[in-house]
Amino acid sequence: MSTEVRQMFSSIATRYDVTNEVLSLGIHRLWRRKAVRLSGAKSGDAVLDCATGTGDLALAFKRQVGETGRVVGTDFCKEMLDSAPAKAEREGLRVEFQVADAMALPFADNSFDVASIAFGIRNVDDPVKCLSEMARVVRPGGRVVVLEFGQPSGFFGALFRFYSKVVMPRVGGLLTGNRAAYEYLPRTSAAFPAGDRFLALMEQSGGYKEKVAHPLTFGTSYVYVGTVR
Ligand SMILES: C[S@@+](CC[C@H](N)C(=O)[O-])C[C@H]1O[C@@H](n2cnc3c(N)ncnc32)[C@H](O)[C@@H]1O
Repeated sequence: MSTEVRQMFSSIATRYDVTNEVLSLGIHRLWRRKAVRLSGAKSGDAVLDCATGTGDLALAFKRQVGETGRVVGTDFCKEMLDSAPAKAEREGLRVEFQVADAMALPFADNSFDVASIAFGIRNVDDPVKCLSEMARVVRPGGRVVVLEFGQPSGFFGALFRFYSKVVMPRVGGLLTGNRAAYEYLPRTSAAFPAGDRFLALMEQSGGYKEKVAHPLTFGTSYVYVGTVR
């Protein structure tokens, strides 16, 4: 499974940012800012962004923690990471990027104040293992922040399902040449535990003493915040 996921992201890597911008209508920027705010990260903190892809959330954290803070972005797909250092440099931000699997993080226990993962946990083979790894590398009392799609209900939910199942694959396919990747997105989002069911996964991982789910944009996405034991 993970080999196919890596190959899929590798095939869309160079078009990922523009497609993200178009398909989310720019809203992903607001969601990332909210995730950073809810993480409680402050100036001088050390932050790990797992499955960072092209690095947008890592850059948002770097703006928050400032010169004295340390931000590391990791991903298991080298092609997704390729554009990240140049993006950081354009903004004059110093962020470290390295290849790593979110289920086996190459960092010692308690190395970070905050760890995050945006639209990545749905793609890992074992989300509970990933949640316990993220808790392991964060100090007790630090936070783990997960940004992931939800399953909105009611009229907005119907609209969102139409958009994600009909519009996204067509537009994503046109922009990247890989329609299957943008069919994978709504399929996996619809099946992935959201809200309280995601908090249950956090509980199962054993790493968190407090867990809160914050719905965004009518439940289209969630920011989950866990305080590490
Ligand atoms: C939808 S992209 C999200 C990228 C970025 N976090 C963002 O918000 O734009 C999902 C990313 O998860 C990465 N990924 C999936 N499984 C992973 C794993 N087990 N370890 C590390 N990265 C993984 C993929 O390579 C891809 O870059």
